[in-house]
Formats: sequence, structure tokens, C-alpha cells
Amino acid sequence: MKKENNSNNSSAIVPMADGEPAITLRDLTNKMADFAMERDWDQFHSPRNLLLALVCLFLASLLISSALMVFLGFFFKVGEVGELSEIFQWRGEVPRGLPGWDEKEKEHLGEELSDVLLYLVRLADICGVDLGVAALRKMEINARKYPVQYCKGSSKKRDHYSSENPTEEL
Ligand SMILES: Nc1ccn([C@H]2C[C@H](O)[C@@H](COP(=O)(O)OP(=O)(O)OP(=O)(O)O)O2)c(=O)n1
Repeated sequence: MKKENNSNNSSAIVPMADGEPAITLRDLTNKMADFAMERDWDQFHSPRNLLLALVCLFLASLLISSALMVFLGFFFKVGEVGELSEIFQWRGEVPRGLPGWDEKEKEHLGEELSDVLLYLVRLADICGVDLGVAALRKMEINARKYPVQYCKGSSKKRDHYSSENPTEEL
């Protein structure tokens, strides 16, 4: 778990020999941690809340896909995100660091998190999307969308701030 603001070192993406930026999972992890810390959002990023954010996005993507996908997704197989959710089912709020979880449970969690990540990485690859570049770009959009001065300590959605900050471009 990351506790300190790493903005001085984590944002430096080391270029590879061919000039392409080498974005590591560690870079993305640190940048997201910095993003949350700057906005005092650690308080909202509990395991349960993050999982719900993931599941809501997953269901939203099903809703905008074909009716058949919605049918399959809801009634037959929820997929890897469903398996990940199952681990947290009935546990209520889970504190950061998962105190009380044994190694086997943490290992299982690691496997299900990896399944989500690996499918995502594979999907991006076969779609021709450079996930590292796309994620960095999206983080820049997020930072513009949620300026620290408007949303520090608040979990409200962007719509709430737009009236206070009408000129902010997304
Ligand atoms: N409390 C929050 C809110 C947002 N984010 C980050 C993670 C996601 O990359 C992105 C999600 O932002 P939105 O919830 O605004 O979702 P979208 O960007 O998809 O916009 P919308 O839901 O309006 O389509 O911002 C975060 O880390 N913590």
C-alpha cells in the first residue's frame, strides 16, 4: 500500500531504447495514488468502493453493448469481474490492507484481480489500443475533470463542479 506522495519520482516515465515510453504497472499505480492523495480521496478509495466503481463501469459497458450481450452478461455469466466481486460478497466494508484475511484469501484475490487485468490487456492489444498510453491520457483527462481546488475531500461527480467551474475544458 502506498502512503506517500510520489509525484516527484513516479511521474517520470523512462523512455525505452526505441523512444517509446515504458509505462509500468508501478507507474500507473503510483500516479493513481498521487491523484487520489492530492484530492484527499483516499477516504473514498476503500476496497468496496473501488470494486463498486469497477462493477458499475462494467455494467454500464454491457448496457451500451448489444442486447444479446446484456442478456448473456446478466443471466448466464458475469465473467471475471463477477468472480472478483464474489470475494467481497457478504464481507461488508473491508479496510485497506485487508486485515484478518489469510494468505490463501489474498492469493485468491490476486488471481481474480489478475484475470481482470489480463483480459483487459489482451482486449486492448487485439483492438490495437496501447493501454499504457491510453491510461496516461485518461489520467490527464481525469485530472482536468476533477481539479484539486474544486473537489478536494469531496466524492461528488464532475457534474457537481461544472456549475462552479464552467470554463474548465475536459
Ligand atoms: N472518486 C474517484 C472518481 C474518479 N476517479 C478516476 C478513476 C477513473 O479513471 C475516472 C472515472 O471518472 P468518472 O467517475 O467521472 O467516470 P468517467 O470518466 O467514465 O465519466 P462519466 O462517468 O461521466 O462518463 O476518474 C477516481 O479515481 N476516484
